[in-house]
Amino acid sequence: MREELLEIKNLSTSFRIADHYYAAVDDVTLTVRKNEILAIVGESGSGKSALAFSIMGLHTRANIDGHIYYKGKDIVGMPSAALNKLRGNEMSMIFQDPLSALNPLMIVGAQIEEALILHDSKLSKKQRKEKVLDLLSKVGIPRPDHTYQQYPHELSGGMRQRVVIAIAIANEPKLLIADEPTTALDVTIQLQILELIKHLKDDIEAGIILITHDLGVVSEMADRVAVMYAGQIVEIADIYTLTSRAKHPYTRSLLNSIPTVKEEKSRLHVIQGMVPSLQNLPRAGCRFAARIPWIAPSEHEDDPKLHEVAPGHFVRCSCYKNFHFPERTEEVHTHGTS
Ligand SMILES: Nc1ncnc2c1ncn2[C@@H]1O[C@H](COP(=O)(O)OP(=O)(O)OP(=O)(O)O)[C@@H](O)[C@H]1O
Repeated sequence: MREELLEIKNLSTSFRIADHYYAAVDDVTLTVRKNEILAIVGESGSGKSALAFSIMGLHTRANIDGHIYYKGKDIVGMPSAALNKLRGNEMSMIFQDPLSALNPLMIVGAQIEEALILHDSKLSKKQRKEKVLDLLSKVGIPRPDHTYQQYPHELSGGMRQRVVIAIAIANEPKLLIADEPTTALDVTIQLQILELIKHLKDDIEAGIILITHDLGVVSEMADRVAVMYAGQIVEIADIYTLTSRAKHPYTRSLLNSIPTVKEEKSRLHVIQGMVPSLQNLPRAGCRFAARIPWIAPSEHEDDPKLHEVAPGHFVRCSCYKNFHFPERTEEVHTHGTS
C-alpha cells in the first residue's frame, strides 16, 4: 500500500471580483501518494492552477476553506515562515513558462545554488557546486560545467525547463507539482521533459501532481487521474480505469478529443462549448448540464456528489448513468438548457 503524502479535504479557493468572492476551486477532495503521478486534467479555466497554487500556499489574496494535510498536518493557514520552509524543502513546483521562472541576470549555476543555500546552508561552496553539476546532469544537460556558467537567455526552451526542474528537485522534494510543464516547448522536447519527470518519480520517490489539459500526455504518464470541470472534480480513477471505463460525459468527451486514426468518428463525439468564466459558473446542480442539453434535467442530481462506482473510481452526478453522445436531431431539440 502506498503512503499518502497529501490529503486534500473539501478545499475551496475563492477570488474576489468586484464585491463578491467566486470559488475557482470548489469542494475538492483528493489524495496524492508517495511515488505516484496524479494527473489533473481539464480545459482552460477549470481550476487546475488555482488548485496547485492553493496547495503551495501561493495565493495571497484568495479565500481558502477546507484542509490540505501534508504528511498528516494541515497546512491551510500555516504561518508563512513555516510554509516557506516546507516549500523547497518538501514541496516544489515546476511552472508553465521556464523563462519567467528564472532570473535573467543570474547564471544558471548560481540560481540552483541559491535554492540549495535557502534550504540547506551547511554545504560548503565546493560541495554546493558539485551538487549543482550533479543536478544538471541528472536533468539531462549534456555539458553541466558549460551550462553552469550560462544565462537563461543563452539556453533553448527545453534546456531552460530542465534548469527549472533542477531547481525544483534540488532539495529532493517529497511532493512535486508540475503545472503544464511542457506547454511552452515543441513536441520532441515535450516528450523528453515528460520522460524526465517520470524518471524523477522513481528516482526521488516523490508524489507528483501533473497538471495538463492533454489526456494523451496523461495516458503516458499518470498512475491516477482527477478530471476537473468548473472548479470541481468530476471523475477520479486509476489510469487504466479512466481510459477504459470512463463514465462522466466530460471525461468521455475529453478522451474522444485525443486524435486517433478514426478521427472522423471521434470528432462527432466531442462535446462543444467551454468552461464558463468564474463569475458565470453555474453554482447549483450539475455544472456540466448546459453542455449536454440533450440529456433530460431529471437525469441530473440537484446537488451532485462524487459516487464511488468501483473501488477508487469516483464520478460526480448521476447523469453519467444514461449518458449518450447526441444524435444530430438531439443537438437541435434540447431540453431547454442553454
Ligand atoms: N487571481 C485570480 N483572480 C480572479 N480570478 C482568477 C484568479 N486566478 C484564476 N482565476 C479564475 O479562476 C478560474 C480557474 O483558473 P485556473 O487558472 O485555475 O484554470 P486552469 O484550469 O489552470 O486553466 P489553464 O489551463 O488555462 O491554466 C478561471 O476562471 C480564472 O479566470
